[in-house]
Amino acid sequence: MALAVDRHLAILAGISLSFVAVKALRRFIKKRQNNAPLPPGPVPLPLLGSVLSINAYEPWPTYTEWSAVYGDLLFVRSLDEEITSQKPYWTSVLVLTISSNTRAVAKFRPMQIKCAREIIVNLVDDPQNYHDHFATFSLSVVMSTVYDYDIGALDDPMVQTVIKALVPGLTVLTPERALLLKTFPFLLKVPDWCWGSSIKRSARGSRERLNAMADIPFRYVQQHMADSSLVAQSSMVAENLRRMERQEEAFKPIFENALNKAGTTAIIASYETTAATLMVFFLAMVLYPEVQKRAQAEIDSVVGKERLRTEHRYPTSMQSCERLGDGSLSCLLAYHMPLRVMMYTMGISFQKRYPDASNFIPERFIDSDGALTSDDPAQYIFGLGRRICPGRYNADSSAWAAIAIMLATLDISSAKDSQGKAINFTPKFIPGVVR
Ligand code: HEM
Repeated sequence: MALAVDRHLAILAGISLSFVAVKALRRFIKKRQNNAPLPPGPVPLPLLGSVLSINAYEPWPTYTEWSAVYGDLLFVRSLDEEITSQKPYWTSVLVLTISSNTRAVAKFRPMQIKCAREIIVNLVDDPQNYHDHFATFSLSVVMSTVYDYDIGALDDPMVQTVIKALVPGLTVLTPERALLLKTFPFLLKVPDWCWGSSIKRSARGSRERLNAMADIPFRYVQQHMADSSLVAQSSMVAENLRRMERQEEAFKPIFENALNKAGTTAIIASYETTAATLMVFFLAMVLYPEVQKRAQAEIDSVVGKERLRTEHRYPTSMQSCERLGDGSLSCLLAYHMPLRVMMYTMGISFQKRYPDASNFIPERFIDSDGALTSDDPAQYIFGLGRRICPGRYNADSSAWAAIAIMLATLDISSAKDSQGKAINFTPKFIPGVVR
């Protein structure tokens, strides 16, 4: 009997021991896995991490120095690691709601061409304020896509609401400044008279203007949908409001709020990016007149001088981002990557891909047979992975329409003085979400 009990005990003990051993082994393996080293990087200060080493207005020299010392993949610690590892929830809603593929974008093409033609009219009437015309173009395209709102004129009240909300905010809202606010949220609470309160005051004003910018066009769509005499709208907001009708009542307010914010995100994300692209295009045309002539000659040879083509075939060589040529992301596997991965686009283009990157050399992208090479910057300038820019096809196609139509109809050159001599200028870039 005693022998039997002992045997039972031994079996039980054996099972328990095996259980403990398996658990320990699992923990050991997990620990080993988590013990993979972090990528190299600057030594962080206690509590602050490396946040003070980054100049919020001009962060890239620091990134460039770090990459020279630590290599292509580096780890930077900041105080609020947990928070910054996530983008706000509501931006991700847009990924679901903008149909981001080339076929979906085709339906917007006639609208993009119409908006591009308006740039020409505006530029001919008022060449000095070219930036305003690019901003109007970028807003016309996105307001039409998101709200089906047709911008009438430069002083359109809806445009004014958006510009009032965006312009003061965007010049101060760099990702590094946003990080500063998240890291030191008390900056939003300091009294108005206190040093450092300007950031809070500008944030407060921005919030009110941003709310107006979100609500006014959103209500416009709702009102137009309620008016059954109007043709069904196909904007992002209208399509999703229709989809919302099939949802349970309890979810509707949450969904509506998210959709409202997603609309604003699209405006913010497209306004400066598209306008900045066209500004840089103008700069390149003024600084490189011989490139402009070649581009015009090519357009003339395809469409002739007499007509403006409305149906166009633009190269859509955008491919999956995983095909990024320099393979820099494959090395992530060797490291423990606990947090968010930021891609340093300027480093990829300036340091890795293009020698003499500050010079505008379109031939970089053309092979000896005159065809486009497979090197398409659209593979990485719109980000990578799940949070890649959902407006990328729209952006690519609208910038193409604007650039092709401007080249086909205008000569772009420096302003002239009273003697007809070109005025010299030094190009200057300003900080913001896009520089
Ligand atoms: C030349 C124009 C544009 C450029 C260069 C550009 C570039 C980018 C980049 C680099 C990101 C960040 C991706 C990442 O974090 O990995 C982004 C995000 C985003 N873009 Fe664009 N973009 C442009 C135009 C547009 C347009 C026209 C729209 C909307 C119609 C748009 C909507 C968005 C949104 C909503 C996000 C946030 C996505 C998310 O966080 O999930 N963008 N864009």
